[in-house]
Amino acid sequence: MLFKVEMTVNIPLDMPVETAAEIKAKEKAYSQQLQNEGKWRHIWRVAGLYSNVSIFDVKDAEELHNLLLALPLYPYMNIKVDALCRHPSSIRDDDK
Ligand SMILES: O=C(O)C[C@H]1C=CC(=O)O1
Repeated sequence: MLFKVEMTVNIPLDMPVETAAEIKAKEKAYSQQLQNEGKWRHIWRVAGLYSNVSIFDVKDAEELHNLLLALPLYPYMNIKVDALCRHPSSIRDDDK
C-alpha cells in the first residue's frame, strides 16, 4: 500500500546542538535504510520549511505506523498520513 506522509519537525529550542545533531544523524541513517529497502519510496523537502513530503510503500497501515514511531525524530514531529491508490491516468506500472 502507498501512503503520502507529511512530516514537520519541531526540535525544542533548548535542545543542545550536539544532541540534535546526533538524533538527525540517526534519522538520516534510518531513512536511508528504509529507502534502500524500497519502503520509503520518495522524500522531498518542502521549500522554506523543516518539513518533508514522502511516499511510503508498505504492506499495510500497521507497518507504516510502526516505521513512523521508530523515527528518531518522531517525538519532535507533526505527521499527517493519507492513503493513496492508483490514478486511472497513471502511465507507471509501479503505482500500486
Ligand atoms: O529532515 C526531515 O525532513 C526529517 C527527517 C526525515 C528524513 C530525515 O532524514 O529527516
